[in-house]
Amino acid sequence: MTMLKDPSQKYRPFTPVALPDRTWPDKVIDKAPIWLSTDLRDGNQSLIEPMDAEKKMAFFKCLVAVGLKEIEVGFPSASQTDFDFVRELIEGGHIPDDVTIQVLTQARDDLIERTFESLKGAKRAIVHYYNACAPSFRRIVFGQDKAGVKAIAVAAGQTIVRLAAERPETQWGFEYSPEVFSSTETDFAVEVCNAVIAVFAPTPANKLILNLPATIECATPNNYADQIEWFGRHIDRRDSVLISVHTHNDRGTGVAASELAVMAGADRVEGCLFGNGERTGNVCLVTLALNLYTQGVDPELDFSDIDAVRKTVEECNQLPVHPRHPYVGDLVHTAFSGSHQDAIRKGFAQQKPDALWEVPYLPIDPADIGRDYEAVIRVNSQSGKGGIAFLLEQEYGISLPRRMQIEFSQVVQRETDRLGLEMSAAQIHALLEQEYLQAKSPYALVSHKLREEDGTSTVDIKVAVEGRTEHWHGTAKGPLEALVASLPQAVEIMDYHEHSIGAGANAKAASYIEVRLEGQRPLHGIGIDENITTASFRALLSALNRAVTQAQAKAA
Ligand SMILES: CC(=O)SCCNC(=O)CCNC(=O)[C@H](O)C(C)(C)COP(=O)(O)OP(=O)(O)OC[C@H]1O[C@@H](n2cnc3c(N)ncnc32)[C@H](O)[C@@H]1OP(=O)(O)O
Ligand SMILES: CC(C)C(=O)C(=O)O
Repeated sequence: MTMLKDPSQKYRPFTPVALPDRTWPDKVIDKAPIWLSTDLRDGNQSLIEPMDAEKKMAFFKCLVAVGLKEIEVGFPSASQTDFDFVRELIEGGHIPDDVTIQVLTQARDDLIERTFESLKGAKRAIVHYYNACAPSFRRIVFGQDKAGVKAIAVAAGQTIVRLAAERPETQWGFEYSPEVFSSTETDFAVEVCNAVIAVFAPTPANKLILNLPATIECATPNNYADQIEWFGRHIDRRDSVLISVHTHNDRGTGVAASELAVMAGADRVEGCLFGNGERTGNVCLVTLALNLYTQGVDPELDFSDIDAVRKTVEECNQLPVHPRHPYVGDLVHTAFSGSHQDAIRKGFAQQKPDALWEVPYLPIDPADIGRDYEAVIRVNSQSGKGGIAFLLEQEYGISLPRRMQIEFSQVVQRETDRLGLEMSAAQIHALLEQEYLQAKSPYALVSHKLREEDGTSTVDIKVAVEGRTEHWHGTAKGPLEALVASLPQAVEIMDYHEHSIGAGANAKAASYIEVRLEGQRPLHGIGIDENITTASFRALLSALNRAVTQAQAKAA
């Protein structure tokens, strides 16, 4: 095989539609479009193993629970599984009154007849048919010119109208897709669709759905929006037509293409949950819906328990959702990096329950989609003091004072660098215990007695020192000063903080003390106890023990 010197010369650039007076860039999406899920059709046809009846039913129920009102349930003329599934939905009474099922067929009479057979007895159904209209498909797939391809659409439409008229017990809706619309000359797509409109004779009360797929995404999303606006301006009976869009993600811009298309006048959006679908997938309906949500627009779909939806979808599709997938991925509400964690922690502290959402780096409140805050901040070697403090606060009610956060973050940093791994809240807490709460050498508090008279505190303290018991005694203005006075060496208290952990009978006191031994850098200690004085004594001994140990290590 001879290779081209420059393979990019193999590809034809996209030819945009001329629309210099486009209006869509100034539009804002202020209401939800009509949504159609094609998970059970476009999604299903792209799976390694298409869903069986059980999986299809579980998925259908999930879509209904999410609030989808139009659901493409299959391609009944393609397989017995799809045919039987449509029968089961109808005969088993599984379709709620406010939900309409839709099925797809090629524009071929035998397949259309089989499609109608599958829908027997349905209260309401949309028959969706398609044929490709783009130049290469006309030539390669159909071996037809423009007139031939238009004739396929018209003839199939006529068959559908006839078969529907023979089954008046069903309330019929119709959808036509000029497949590969985005690669079709837009004026030719309008010509074919106008011919189809003439066949179906839609009215404002009984609209025809014209679905304009970016079957293969082939240009930047603004070009697709231009095509949609152009189409909307030129199509006959605009008031009797619903313009639907169906984008794929070949260039990675399926979401943008759908959003710009809605700005350009599309009424309806087809897609799949979490972006399953042919090749790089259909547009993700969850992303589109939650994008609206973050703009203050009700998406009319319920993702308040997004992880339950994801679980069902993953089980049915047998495909995992990417950890970075918008809104739902395992990592999308998680900050590892220090500056993000710092801002998020401050944001949470300042966020009022009923105020507009303003927590930095979190475009959505994870709680709104059923996520807890546990995963928001995770600590590794890229993290800073804010994230560590956040985890200790959230999980253990421990609020380290600022200077202590700085000191302890260095301890955590050493550990994450050593391990090269993430540290969980429990591991960080264990490190805190080991470093501060278990700092009991050389001095371990055994018991203490405190007397307070005439503004003077006197402390008698029993301490275990390297296997021996020592008794210390001190008097001063307050209990902590009395303890300092009792110590066998001079200690300067630099800083002191305390707070309670929990409430009621189980409440505990946490004390944080920063001390300095002569000639040493200041160090912290922590004490936690039911009794606030005991907590402060433990904190002081913890700080002293750390300072003595470090001084000894330095001297050695
Ligand atoms: C973009 C999309 O996602 S479109 C939906 C695609 N989904 C699927 O194809 C899944 C289900 N499909 C199937 O199970 C099968 O393709 C069937 C049952 C529909 C048809 O199977 P077959 O009869 O074996 O035909 P096959 O799939 O090979 O289709 C090719 C024939 O259909 C014609 N054809 C293709 N699309 C269409 C169409 N939309 N309308 C009319 N004819 C079409 C082709 O020109 C070709 O005709 P030829 O044999 O005369 O050259
Ligand atoms: C049948 C059509 C709507 C389709 O799936 C596509 O073009 O991607």
